[in-house]
Amino acid sequence: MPESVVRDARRIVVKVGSTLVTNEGRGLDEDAISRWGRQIAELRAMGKEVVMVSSGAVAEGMKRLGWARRPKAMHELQAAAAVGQMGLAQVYETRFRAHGLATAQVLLTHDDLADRKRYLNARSTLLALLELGVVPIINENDTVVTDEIKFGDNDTLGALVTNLIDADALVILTDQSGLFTADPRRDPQAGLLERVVAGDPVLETMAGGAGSSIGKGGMITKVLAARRAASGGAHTVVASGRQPEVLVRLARGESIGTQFIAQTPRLAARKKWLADHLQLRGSVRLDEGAARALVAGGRSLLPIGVTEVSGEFERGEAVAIRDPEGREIARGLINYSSSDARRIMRRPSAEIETILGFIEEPELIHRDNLVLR
Ligand SMILES: Nc1ncnc2c1ncn2[C@@H]1O[C@H](COP(=O)(O)OP(=O)(O)O)[C@@H](O)[C@H]1O
Ligand SMILES: N[C@@H](CCC(=O)OP(=O)(O)O)C(=O)O
Repeated sequence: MPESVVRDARRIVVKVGSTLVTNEGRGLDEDAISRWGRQIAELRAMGKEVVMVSSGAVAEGMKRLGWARRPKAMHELQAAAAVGQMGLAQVYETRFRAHGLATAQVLLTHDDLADRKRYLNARSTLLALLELGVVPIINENDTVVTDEIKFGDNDTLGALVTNLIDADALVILTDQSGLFTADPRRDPQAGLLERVVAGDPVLETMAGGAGSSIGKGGMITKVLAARRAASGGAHTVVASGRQPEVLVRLARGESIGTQFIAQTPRLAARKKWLADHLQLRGSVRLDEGAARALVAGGRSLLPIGVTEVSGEFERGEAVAIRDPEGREIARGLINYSSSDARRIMRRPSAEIETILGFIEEPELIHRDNLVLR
């Protein structure tokens, strides 16, 4: 169990709510965005990787369109989001650049994470951006979503992104100091909880009721997001975005807001998820050396160690991994379709691009996406 969730984390997702981003609907809070940029630059200097999930598109769009009340009709919400997202992207880009940070806009829908292939694509793109030192700024792709493919709120999106990129911690910045025993707007006696077990059902009863009229989620979606992040092994902090230097102080180990502690270690949680969700679509057979590297060395599977590919499958689907005698030694999510895998098997990863004309990953199956039997 970590002493300090953010200090001990290497990869962090920071989610900021509409209330903060748009100054309670008054318009984009450029100074706040600038302060987050400066702090994220400092976190990066401490060796941490940061991804942001930012709300505020609808609220900012409403402001720009002169609408006083949040519209109910889907197309109006979507129109507002389209207008507001332009402002968000512009301000993040200019304000973060002033602190030496490059940013990238990433808009996701639920389908992007539910579909295996798109899930892997979203994952590789985000990891590539981090590798390049860019800060991804993520929001829901509100303009194209329908009810069925909506995350619905960005707390949920933050948790899904946390699991998608195997982040160690999710930091949710909001307008309250953290999770209180009851809604502090309604109950002045409510007390702040400093450290709780993520997923504890009693927390859900404390966080009842919707949030502000500006945002979407309220505290309940934050409690549920912490539970979801914990199922992937990540811890969550809910803290006030108005606390000076909140991100830097958290990263230095200060206890601010509410820490939601995950009970399962991250890798174990991911592997459990994999083991529970795998529907096998085919198999690959390995040579002696590759089988040893996987079982004894804990390595990824490279195409060079594969001697046979059976079945028809797409990138992102699950396959059985067999030793030279045909015994199943592991299962995993494969980075290449069966036809591509057949073309690159027995070949060094450096040749993948020449053979296929493109390269997804140097590994056929990454060890994080693989469970030994
Ligand atoms: N137990 C609780 N502790 C803290 N805040 C709560 C609680 N229950 C409800 N809330 C409400 O949740 C609101 C935060 O949600 P929301 O307005 O959606 O924020 P954001 O825009 O940051 O996502 C708070 O302003 C508060 O009124
Ligand atoms: N995608 C929406 C996010 C809505 C939302 O979840 O808001 P919040 O509860 O403030 O995080 C937007 O940008 O307006």
